[in-house]
Amino acid sequence: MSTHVSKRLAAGASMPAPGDNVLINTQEAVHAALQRLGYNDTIYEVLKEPIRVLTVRIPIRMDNGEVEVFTGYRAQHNDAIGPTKGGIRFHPNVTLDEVKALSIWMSIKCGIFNLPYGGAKGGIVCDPRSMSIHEQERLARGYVRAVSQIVGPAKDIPAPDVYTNPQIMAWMYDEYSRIREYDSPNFITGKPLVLGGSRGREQATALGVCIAMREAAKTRDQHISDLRVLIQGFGNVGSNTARILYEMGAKVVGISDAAGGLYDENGLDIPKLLEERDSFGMVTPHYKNVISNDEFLVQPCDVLIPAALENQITENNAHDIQASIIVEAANGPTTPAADEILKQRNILLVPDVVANAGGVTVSYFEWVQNSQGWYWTEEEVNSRMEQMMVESVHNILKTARRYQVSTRLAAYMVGIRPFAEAMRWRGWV
Ligand SMILES: NC(=O)C1=CN([C@@H]2O[C@H](COP(=O)(O)OP(=O)(O)OC[C@H]3O[C@@H](n4cnc5c(N)ncnc54)[C@H](O)[C@@H]3O)[C@@H](O)[C@H]2O)C=CC1
Ligand SMILES: O=C(O)CCC(=O)C(=O)O
Repeated sequence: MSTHVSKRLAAGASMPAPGDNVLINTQEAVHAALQRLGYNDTIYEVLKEPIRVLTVRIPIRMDNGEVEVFTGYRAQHNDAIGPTKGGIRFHPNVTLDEVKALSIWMSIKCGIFNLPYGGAKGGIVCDPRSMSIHEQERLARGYVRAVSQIVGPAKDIPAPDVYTNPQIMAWMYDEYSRIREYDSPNFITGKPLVLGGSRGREQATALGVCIAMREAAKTRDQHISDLRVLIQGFGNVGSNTARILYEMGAKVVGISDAAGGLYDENGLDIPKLLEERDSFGMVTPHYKNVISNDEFLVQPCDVLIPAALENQITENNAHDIQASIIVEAANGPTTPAADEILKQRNILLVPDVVANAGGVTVSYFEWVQNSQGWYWTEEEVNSRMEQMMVESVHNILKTARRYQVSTRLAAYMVGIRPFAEAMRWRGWV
């Protein structure tokens, strides 16, 4: 067992509880969607797992001179439509099943938004919060060297996810360009602006979440400025969502991070919290009146926006959630058992594969801009993304009504269909 794994077990990392395995849950959702659309089980056989998964072991010399060996993954779900695309996560609890599920969710998002990609995802089992900047750089570069044969601008295009950021994208871009011996900005998205990043990418996921929330609220005759919002997670997505909603006039009554949450029924001082937040999305250590994450999720509000990790809304808290609208900014925050409860309670759910797809949509714009060497204004980026988000949210709500299914199943139906059709045209199934 590597030093790294033993540290992780010592830190109390746990196995998923039965029913919380995100891969099994995702496979069931894909199966249900394909069945509802009338596709046969051969198509499911192909789509239930990624077509390609690479597990890598990355030896890194740490600052103390010792070598630590990290495990990383890259899962590519399906490339019938085009190259695959999706973020890279640095987190101590990354598992292969999680990365596979995340790659399937990426496909569904690309299908809903008509992006010319299939889904992919990468992850490294590590805790960047306890690594120096130099160790993070060596790990980022080591990962690119390890997966370089299966990634590339026309194969698989990575991007940021939990605990990765434009700096890590920049090192990865640099490493890939050195390996290929030509400059390859379209290998990776979410880069700093000066290295070919797109205007608007940093806040794109959050802006998309806010647009999705606005559109969902409209269907219940509510306006953003009437709504009290609770946001779990204060990283890239959570903090930008809080900022944009605050600027749009919503009352952000709660925010949380990995250490707990802050709640104020009169609304929090979001600009102050944004100033205090660190690069890993932590802000609550500055405060004394911190509530636990379990208490946080059931505080009074109109809209709940989970923007942290998977399996946060479960059968244990779904009955007590007070929101009437949930907009899933995180990937996979709700378990299937909780989904059922939310549906029975008539809570309007905007699923992750729609709500957080503003990020990959603007990543697509970044890849297009890099390929053309022609850069767009922020207004162009935002308005194109907004149009696609508005259409996608209403398409999912309309599909749910038409087929009398949950919004989650409707989203899977819309998102998986292009893959089934592309595979048929190619003669794979
Ligand atoms: N960054 C992006 O463009 C996209 C991100 N997402 C998803 O959004 C979610 C958040 O991602 P980012 O904001 O990029 O990550 P990040 O690394 O910037 O921030 C993560 C935040 O979650 C908090 N957190 C961690 N564990 C927590 C826990 N147990 N309870 C409450 N908070 C906790 C952290 O303290 C931090 O505030 C993830 O599910 C990610 O997959 C989805 C689409 C695109
Ligand atoms: O920007 C991208 O390409 C992917 C973002 C991502 O990882 C996600 O949507 O979960």
